[in-house]
Amino acid sequence: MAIPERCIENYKYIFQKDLLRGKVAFVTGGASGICFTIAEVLMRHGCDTVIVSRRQDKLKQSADLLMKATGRRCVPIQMDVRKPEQIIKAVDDALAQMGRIDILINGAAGNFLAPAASLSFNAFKTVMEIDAHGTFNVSKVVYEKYFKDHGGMIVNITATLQMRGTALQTHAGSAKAAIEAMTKHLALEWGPDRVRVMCVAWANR
Ligand SMILES: CC/C=C\C/C=C\C/C=C\C/C=C\C/C=C\C/C=C\C=C\C(=O)SCCNC(=O)CCNC(=O)[C@H](O)C(C)(C)COP(=O)(O)OP(=O)(O)OC[C@H]1O[C@@H](n2cnc3c(N)ncnc32)[C@H](O)[C@@H]1OP(=O)(O)O
Ligand SMILES: NC(=O)C1=CN([C@@H]2O[C@H](COP(=O)(O)OP(=O)(O)OC[C@H]3O[C@@H](n4cnc5c(N)ncnc54)[C@H](OP(=O)(O)O)[C@@H]3O)[C@@H](O)[C@H]2O)C=CC1
Repeated sequence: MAIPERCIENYKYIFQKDLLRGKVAFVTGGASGICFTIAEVLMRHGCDTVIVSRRQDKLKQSADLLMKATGRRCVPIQMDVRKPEQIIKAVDDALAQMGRIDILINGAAGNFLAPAASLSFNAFKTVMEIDAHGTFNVSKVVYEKYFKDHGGMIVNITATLQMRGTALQTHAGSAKAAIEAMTKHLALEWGPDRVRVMCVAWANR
């Protein structure tokens, strides 16, 4: 069994407690790390969530922890962001269970430290596919199936390592830079449909 994530102790509210009541967020990578905490904070403000990633046991464990800590609903759905047919099934499943999606958090990512010269072709491709293609794949499916007709918000999680160049991070920095460009293109094209698209650049921790 995976090591459990931890919820925030003594959570302090900055925003109104019920700010997101009635809303639903679809959070890729939401079973662990930063996106687990993003899901938790959304839920503490009344939002229900769908968390998606590849490891079913981890998803179930994290969904149970989130529901216990916040009293909100969290549906875990297994899905690989590189596989369009799995995304379509997951979004259909999420809409069937929740009835709506208001917020998409694109947080799923893959990374490791490796010098560019020793990255295999497949290693570079893998990180590009999880981070950049994955962000596009999930955004496209959620847009087509729901946001196009109802509006919504897409938050893409990027990083700071691509801003100036970082050793051992050519693959991840390239992928995050692609996501930042993609964010602007999608914001421009989907804005008229009331879809807000933005990115949050997380600093290393
Ligand atoms: C997370 C960064 C790592 C450690 C950070 C530690 C210390 C920080 C110290 C200093 C800071 C310096 C720089 C900043 C660094 C990071 C912070 C900034 C941004 C962080 C961004 C993040 O995204 S964090 C999220 C990390 N989480 C994950 O990666 C979880 C999911 N990960 C995975 O699933 C795998 O790790 C995967 C990404 C490899 C994908 O798995 P899978 O699809 O199963 O792919 P594989 O078949 O296993 O591998 C595909 C090809 O990649 C090659 N590979 C795999 N690992 C390595 C490696 N460590 N080095 C080189 N190459 C690697 C693998 O061999 C395959 O290629 P082939 O050619 O052999 O087929
Ligand atoms: N940690 C840091 O210092 C920084 C992180 N970031 C960004 O923040 C976000 C979260 O990172 P962090 O919390 O550190 O990392 P985690 O490893 O905890 O989170 C990554 C998540 O993505 C999921 N994931 C990976 N590959 C896939 C895939 N192919 N399909 C679906 N889900 C996948 C993983 O689950 P599973 O393996 O079960 O699929 C995991 O839950 C990422 O976008 C990362 O790039 C940005 C800057 C710094």
